[in-house]
Amino acid sequence: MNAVDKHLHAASVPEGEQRWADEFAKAVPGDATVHNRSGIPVKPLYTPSDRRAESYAESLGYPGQYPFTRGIYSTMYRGRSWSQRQLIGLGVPEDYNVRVKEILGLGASALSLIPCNSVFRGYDADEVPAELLGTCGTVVNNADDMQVALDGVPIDSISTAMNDPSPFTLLAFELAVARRRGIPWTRITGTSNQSDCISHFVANHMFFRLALQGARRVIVDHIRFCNAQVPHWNPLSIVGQHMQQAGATPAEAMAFTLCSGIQYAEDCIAAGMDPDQFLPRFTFFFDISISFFEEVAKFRAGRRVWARLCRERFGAKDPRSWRFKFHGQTSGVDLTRQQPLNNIARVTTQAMAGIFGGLQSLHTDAYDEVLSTPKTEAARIAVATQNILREEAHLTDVIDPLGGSYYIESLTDQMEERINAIIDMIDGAGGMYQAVEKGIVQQMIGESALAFQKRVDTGEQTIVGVNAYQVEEDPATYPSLEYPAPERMRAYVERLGAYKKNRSNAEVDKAIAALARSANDREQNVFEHVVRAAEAGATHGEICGTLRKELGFGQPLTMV
Ligand SMILES: C[C@H](C(=O)O)C(=O)SCCNC(=O)CCNC(=O)[C@H](O)C(C)(C)COP(=O)(O)OP(=O)(O)OC[C@H]1O[C@@H](n2cnc3c(N)ncnc32)[C@H](O)[C@@H]1OP(=O)(O)O
Repeated sequence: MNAVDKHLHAASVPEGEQRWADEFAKAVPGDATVHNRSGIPVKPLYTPSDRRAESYAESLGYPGQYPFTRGIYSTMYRGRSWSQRQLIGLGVPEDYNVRVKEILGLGASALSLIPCNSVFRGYDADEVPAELLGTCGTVVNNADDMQVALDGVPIDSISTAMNDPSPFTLLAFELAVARRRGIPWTRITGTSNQSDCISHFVANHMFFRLALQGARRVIVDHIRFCNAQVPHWNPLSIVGQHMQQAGATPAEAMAFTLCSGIQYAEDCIAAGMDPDQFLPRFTFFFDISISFFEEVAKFRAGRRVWARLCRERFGAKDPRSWRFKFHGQTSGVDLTRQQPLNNIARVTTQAMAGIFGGLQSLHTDAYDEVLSTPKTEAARIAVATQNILREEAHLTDVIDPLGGSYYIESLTDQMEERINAIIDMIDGAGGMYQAVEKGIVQQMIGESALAFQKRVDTGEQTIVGVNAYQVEEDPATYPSLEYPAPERMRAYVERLGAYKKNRSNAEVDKAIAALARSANDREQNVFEHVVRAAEAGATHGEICGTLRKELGFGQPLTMV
């Protein structure tokens, strides 16, 4: 059946529609059905007959009202813009501090900190080869470093997202800084980015810090601690970005992410926690690809599915628990090394999809991000893109402006069906931990990645500058940030050595011993001891090393 026949599949077709279909078929005789990245057939026209037979209130409703398809707040961007949250991470803490102030000066309204790869792996700077330091994030190893990184940044009024998997030492350092500055922890807002340990084992490959089941224990303690002591902090950011960048289709990425959300919620419930306490602080983070309409539908469907899960499956009663809050990052894998300035157009399209999808926080990639840590000018354009979309193009004047489009609503319904089918499948496999340990999720992502690559290789999917519209270019002219000066890194490592010598090592030893004991005692909260160790002066490597010993070292999941 071709696209037009499918369109007319409905039992009774209005006369005008039949006439259109005939004219279309005559004018475009070979019209092959096209499919979006999620495999959903895309027809040339959508009409009222494409909507599911559900009432408006049941499936769409109003912004700020269940099931939140049209947005989680009644005012959405008319009440408050999304957070302009650019990822920043380079060099030593002093370099980070300069860049963060620049970005805030340009209009960013929130910040995030990307640590150096050595930090991601759970080591201190003096444990890894010096040439690896500071090239893809900031070296932050203790509370003193965090104090320098955040110098002059009002952490009691600006939200800070720390890219930091379990055991969340960067938040612990930030809390130590807050105490030094006399800021109550109840005023600290932000998010533990990358706290979703499942996503690391599936796709992000930042699993080195702790074994999966060890990380599973710590995340529940982390959520409990933050809910009680840092109540405006989001301890969980459930990540679809890694899976989609690894090749999952948008529908799969949304579905798997929600499955991880289900798993974390069920672990918290099993630990005796109240859904109405922890769910309002569950948050999500997604990739936004250039497949514009599909992305808009993905977010609208995800919002609806999550609201229903929270109310019906977890039994949450407070409407704040049903809200699907998410950060979006324009997809790096859609960007190309070739003709790098074209990436500005790609990022703009992706950002529009995220905004029309109703996101709460947005990172727009710099056009040179595909080549290196962004240069200052590229970072400025990325921030300006958000300002232009909001204030020049007025994308935010109307809430959910694509709502009611026959196409968008039909696509949202179909996305929802696909997402629910995958959730059923993962439930059948015993939940997300088991599905990942069996390799089911990775297998599906691998197959989707291969299918997409085939579309690119055959030219079915155009990538401008890569498989079409190429031009002669000299790669030597591509922009690239210089490596951090080796002497700066050497000075940093020396400073770290002096820090380790001069602090109160007796206090550190005591705190580290208590941390180790907490890991073996289910009655204690491991994250509370991470915070105590950070305040006592322990370093990132020491905290991670202790827990690695007690809870196991993260290993790749091998599939049979
Ligand atoms: C690539 C790289 C890698 O792989 O390494 C990465 O992962 S990068 C990883 C990148 N990931 C991230 O950066 C994740 C960032 N995530 C977040 O910032 C969060 O999880 C977020 C998505 C919920 C956004 O948090 P946020 O603080 O910026 O914004 P919120 O949406 O929570 O809004 C702040 C406060 O304003 C309120 N608020 C907002 N808008 C409205 C409105 N229209 N009406 C009424 N209230 C509103 C919210 O309820 C909230 O208050 P209240 O709090 O009282 O409810």
